[in-house]
Amino acid sequence: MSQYKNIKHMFVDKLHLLAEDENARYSLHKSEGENILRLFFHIMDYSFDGYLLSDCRGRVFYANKAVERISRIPLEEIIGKTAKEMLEEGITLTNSTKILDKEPLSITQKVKTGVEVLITSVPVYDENGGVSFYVANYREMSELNKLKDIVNGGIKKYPEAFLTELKELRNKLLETDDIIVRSAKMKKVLESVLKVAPVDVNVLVTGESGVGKEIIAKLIHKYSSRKSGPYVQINCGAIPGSLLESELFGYEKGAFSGAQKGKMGLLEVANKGTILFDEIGDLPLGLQVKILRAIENKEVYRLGGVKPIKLDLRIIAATHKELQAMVEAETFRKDLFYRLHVVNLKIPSLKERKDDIIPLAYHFIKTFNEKYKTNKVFTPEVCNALEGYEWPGNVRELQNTIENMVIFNEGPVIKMRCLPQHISRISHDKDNNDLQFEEGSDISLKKAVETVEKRLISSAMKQHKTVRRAATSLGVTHSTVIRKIKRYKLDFD
Ligand SMILES: Nc1ncnc2c1ncn2[C@@H]1O[C@H](COP(=O)(O)OP(=O)(O)OP(=O)(O)O)[C@@H](O)[C@H]1O
Repeated sequence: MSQYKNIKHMFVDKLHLLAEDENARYSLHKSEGENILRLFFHIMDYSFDGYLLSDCRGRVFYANKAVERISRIPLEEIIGKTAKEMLEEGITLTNSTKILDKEPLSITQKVKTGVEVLITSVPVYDENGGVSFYVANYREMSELNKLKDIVNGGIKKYPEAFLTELKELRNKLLETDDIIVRSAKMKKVLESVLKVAPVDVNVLVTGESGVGKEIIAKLIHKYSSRKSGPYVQINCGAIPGSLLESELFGYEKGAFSGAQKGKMGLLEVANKGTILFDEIGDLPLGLQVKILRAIENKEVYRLGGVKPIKLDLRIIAATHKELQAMVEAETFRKDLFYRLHVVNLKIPSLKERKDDIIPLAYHFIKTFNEKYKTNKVFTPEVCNALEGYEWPGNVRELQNTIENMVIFNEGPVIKMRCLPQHISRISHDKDNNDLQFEEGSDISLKKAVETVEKRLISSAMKQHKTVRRAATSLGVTHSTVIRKIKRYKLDFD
């Protein structure tokens, strides 16, 4: 017992000591009692849950590795900062200063990578009853919800081993940088992809333009038994019908004037692998028959050829069109439709999975920062605007918007003025619409006051350009305007 007391005292002393040191995590070895602390931090890095220790003013001086895994934010960005500073720098998107309370408290918090975490903070008192430091534990909300599902038997219908394998695969996928999946809807799609990939059936991938159909088709191939075979992709809408036929089926020498040599068709190239027919809805009717025949007979003839070539193919077709409606209108062959439609994966539009917007935005800004050797960041207001927009062009539009902002934004911080007007206008209109209070509506007085304040300050700043003149026109002090600009995260040039 007395030994435990000693360790505890030493630890508390050490914490005070370390709290003064910016590089606390890395300077442990220098001090006395280092073995115990080293062991302690070593153990903490094995913890599945995240732990954060902060001093009595809320400045984080230790975080274990799980915090980085859960938040996807490097520890260097967290350690040494207070909750307020993290909010101001856009590392966190919601205020968490209230966890610096005298009582244990749990809050949920959204961070810049789009992850939502549950933080439970407990104050540790000194001998005089003052708060000495805070211990907070840190868990991802979606993980907690998953645990709840398991406890409630929500996913009992699959055998345990299968579930584990699926989870491992999904984690493996999520670890790779090229596909971002955070929303519940996309996680479901991903689970279907992983279930269908190893089963050698044809798949129809549908969804609006730019939702990521191509990326899903590639995943199916990657997780199929054909993964070491070829993956070939053809855009049926981009090539005129006559050319498309020779591209697909190939031709023999002399098949037409100019064919001095024979050429393999893409169906042949894809043999023993996977072929993606992108924009299958644009395939001319004449070619639909020929492809159907190739699928049914598992063989093709090159143009001008007489010798059948054996084919072993998995076909994935993708379209943003309503193929069923095209079948009814007789512009798409029913028999081909049923051949392709063995399994249908529907990819939801981005506006139906808003939880993916911020993680995708961070993924793209990282990619383009690397590509253009820049180091740009979004303000929290820009993140809100991106999240509030409907993205009719889906992920592709988001990707292009961010690439443009990285290229054209001057300075390292991407502010509202850099957003295309049609996106920033939505966020502005949304603020204004919040002002249309209807009788009996549930808007709180606090929210109403905030909305009016934001609008008045924004318009005064736009009109008068300087804080001092805006403050005079609003009849408040200069510092009141500065405080509110900071609180509402308004940005002005
Ligand atoms: N979940 C995602 N994570 C990362 N990047 C994505 C994701 N979904 C789509 N993208 C990117 O967005 C762009 C558009 O995706 P993709 O080409 O797969 O869409 P599509 O639905 O096939 O579009 P279209 O119907 O126009 O052919 C690509 O650059 C792709 O890499």
